[in-house]
Amino acid sequence: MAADPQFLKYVDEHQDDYIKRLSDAVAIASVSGNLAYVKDVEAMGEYLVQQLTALGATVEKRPIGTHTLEGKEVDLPPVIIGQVGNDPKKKTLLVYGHYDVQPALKEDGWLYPPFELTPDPKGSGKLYGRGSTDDKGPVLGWINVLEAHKNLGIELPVNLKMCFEGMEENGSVNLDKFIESEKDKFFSGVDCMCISDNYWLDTKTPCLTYGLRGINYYEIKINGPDRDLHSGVFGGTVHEPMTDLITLMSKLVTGDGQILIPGVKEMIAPLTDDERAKFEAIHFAMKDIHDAVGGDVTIYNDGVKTLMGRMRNPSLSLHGIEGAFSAPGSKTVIPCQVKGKFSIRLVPNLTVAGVTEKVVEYVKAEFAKLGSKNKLDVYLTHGGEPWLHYSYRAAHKATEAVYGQTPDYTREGGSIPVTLDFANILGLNVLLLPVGRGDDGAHSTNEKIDTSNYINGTKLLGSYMYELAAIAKD
Ligand SMILES: NCC(=O)N[C@@H](Cc1c[nH]cn1)C(=O)O
Ligand SMILES: [Zn+2]
Ligand SMILES: [Zn+2]
Repeated sequence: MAADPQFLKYVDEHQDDYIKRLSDAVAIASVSGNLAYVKDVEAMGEYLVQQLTALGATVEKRPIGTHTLEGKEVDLPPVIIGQVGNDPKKKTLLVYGHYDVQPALKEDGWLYPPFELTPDPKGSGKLYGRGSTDDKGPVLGWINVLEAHKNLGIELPVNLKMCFEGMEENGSVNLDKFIESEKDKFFSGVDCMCISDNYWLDTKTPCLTYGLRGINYYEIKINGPDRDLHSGVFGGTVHEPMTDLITLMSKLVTGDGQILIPGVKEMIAPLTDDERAKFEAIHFAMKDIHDAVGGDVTIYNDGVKTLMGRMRNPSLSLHGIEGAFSAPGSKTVIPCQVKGKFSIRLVPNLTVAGVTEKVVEYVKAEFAKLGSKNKLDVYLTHGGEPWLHYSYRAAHKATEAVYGQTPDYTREGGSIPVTLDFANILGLNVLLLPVGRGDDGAHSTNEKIDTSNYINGTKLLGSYMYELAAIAKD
């Protein structure tokens, strides 16, 4: 069943209102996992509550416990749950999204202030701002759909349940417990689920995503002297924590992406012919990735190898060092305690526990070889398993209706670990339906969403609801 034409027309006619809504949301700097932004994350949750309530949804803000930030115990951002419709004759669709964002500072290299949605002055339609594509744009896409239906006086073709969290960028702490505890309450009666929190592969081809890599995030902590030291006075006399840490971090991965931790490669599921064929069928040119990263810095020159590097193989990335001197200037300090941060993206059959065992064993063995008198700690901060699923008839039809194109079937290199919790705990068929493009720069500087993706994305989410309502259950 095609979407109601009045709905599609309404979306086209209200683009400016929708952009204003995105602008209001981007202005709330809801950076999770950072004490300085706790109030902003809370404000963003409240913003969603206000918006949904005004559109007639039944909304609740649910506390899910506390966590420690910079030594202080604070409330976790609440989960916002909402519902529109409760008709037993209709299917029930659950949508999930997150209202927290990654950190962003203008001085990181943003063209415009990251928390002010800024249209490209050259008129390309790009809307720059932190969270524009990850994940405020897609979340607001659902709110736009609700607004259109309410103002047109059209009933939704499905019952809609919504679950929005504020900790996705920091491991979705306690969300699994919340899903478990609400399994037979808020989440009961859900037929299927849609998550829009990833991206097309290129800038032209809409896609449906049937796989996600998992993620294990680690810290290596080295403690040395009990205070920072002068390198002229103490250099050459003490074991330096940074030296130990850099040595260890240099032993995790090669420059061409090979993971050096013994036992990890051996756990990867063998590639099947069917899997290879799916990668070969994807519309993808090396130019797409060169444009998305801003230059030819790819490990492979081959498209299928590049796609498999992102979707089918594990990868290890070094993210940063806490405690190291990083400001401009030439401070001659020996930092006394440093924490190296890295993560491993997981693919079938790597597990959070299996990989952690190998990582901890290896880092400890390498540290022992250094003969350092400093203290080592290596631990997982958060983990999420990989996920695969393949059956998306309603979304396929909706994509063809909105974009006039057959979608690519992709797997995502990024991770949305809670997908697996929803699928396993609620026994659901989860659809990943991206809204943004491959060059949106999520987590990067100058994150953007194209106006056409935001507006067509709103139509896509709405059209998916109509196709879902009409399709026979599996
Ligand atoms: N759009 C999904 C996304 O960005 N997910 C994050 C999840 C994460 C896990 N730990 C920190 N962030 C990702 O990096 O893939
Ligand atoms: Zn996201
Ligand atoms: Zn993200």
